[in-house]
Amino acid sequence: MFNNKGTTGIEQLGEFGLIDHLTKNIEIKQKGTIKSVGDDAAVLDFSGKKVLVSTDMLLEGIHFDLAYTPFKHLGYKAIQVNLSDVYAMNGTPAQVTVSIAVSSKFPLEAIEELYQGIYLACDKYNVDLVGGDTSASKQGLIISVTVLGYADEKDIVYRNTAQEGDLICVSGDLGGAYTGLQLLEREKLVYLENPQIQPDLEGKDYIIERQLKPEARKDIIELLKAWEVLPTAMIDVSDGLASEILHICTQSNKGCNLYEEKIPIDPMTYDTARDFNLDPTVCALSGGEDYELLFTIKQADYDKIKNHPDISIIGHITEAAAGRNLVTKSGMVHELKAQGWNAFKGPQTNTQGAE
Ligand SMILES: Nc1ncnc2c1ncn2[C@@H]1O[C@H](COP(=O)(O)OP(=O)(O)O)[C@@H](O)[C@H]1O
Ligand SMILES: Cc1ncc(C[n+]2csc(CCOP(=O)(O)OP(=O)(O)O)c2C)c(N)n1
Ligand SMILES: [Mg+2]
Repeated sequence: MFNNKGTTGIEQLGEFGLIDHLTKNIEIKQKGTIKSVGDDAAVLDFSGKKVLVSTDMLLEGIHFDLAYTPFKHLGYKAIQVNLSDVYAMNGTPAQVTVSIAVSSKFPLEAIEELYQGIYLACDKYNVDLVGGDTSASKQGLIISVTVLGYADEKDIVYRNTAQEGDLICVSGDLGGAYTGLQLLEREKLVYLENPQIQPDLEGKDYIIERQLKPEARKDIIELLKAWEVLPTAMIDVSDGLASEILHICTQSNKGCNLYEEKIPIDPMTYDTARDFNLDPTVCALSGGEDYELLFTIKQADYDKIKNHPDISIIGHITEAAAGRNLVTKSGMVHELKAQGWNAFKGPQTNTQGAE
């Protein structure tokens, strides 16, 4: 599996030395970043815009497994999952804070790689790292990121504003991160049984990347803006399509019809799910970690988005009394259940679908 090896002990640097080592090369990108790392608080200027704040943490053993997660990917992902929340509000992320709790068993080189991933994501998405906190951990590694972003008030898209008749759209494809995780978990077990055997992930790059290196959909937000389509409601897909559409319906007090045949699933996801005896639709509905955008639009905007290969129209919003339904490929109607990924439940529960 992957090596996260190195030789330099963190204790040689100490807390302040480590912080300095990790942050000394920061170059500010945002004009709204007045004071970055180094004082009691960062100072930010949003010049009359509304400020968006969101936070998500990643815990070793719950959100990631270091047996198959390179530190650089982990840092990159920790930033992406946070940026995704700002895009889901139709905003622009501008700054992040990153807090880490690290066991002193980790070599400095591992933390450097983690920060390489963090800085790579920050550079690519034009975001400043402006602060954080560093602690020792006696348990596993914890990474907590807070993102700050901005938007004009008129552009902000909430979860609770979907209207009857709106079309339900999703970007990209779903279920890939989950099937990628199944592959990584399988290869980990093989490796543990026989460390001589090399992981067999040949030809599975796409879904492995979906799990280890997700990309927040900044491009979709830019497209919608260019086409002058303001979604009526939006959420990012972190816990699975079923859970997210139910959030929109519940908060908007509406129902929905989702069509199984319209749910975008990459062929590699489909085949891998089948290899694992999993229903590909269930992977899309309940797998999670796709970090795609799920949004509703007015029917009048249909012509503007209908030909885009990376946006699928998968259903429509109904009145609340009509219920929240999945129409299967065979035309059966099932009630959608909130079977999204849940950190408090075991893996068994997480593989159940809408049926
Ligand atoms: N421990 C907490 N204390 C206060 N608010 C929380 C806490 N955990 C989650 N929230 C809030 O609950 C809402 C839903 O959280 P979550 O399901 O994690 O959203 P997301 O999937 O966008 O990360 C968000 O507004 C979040 O800020
Ligand atoms: C070791 C390991 N276990 C489980 C998963 C699956 N997993 C981790 S986070 C997640 C969903 C999103 O996590 P959450 O903390 O609920 O994010 P939020 O909804 O708050 O954005 C899933 C499906 C994983 N990637 N790695
Ligand atoms: Mg969260």
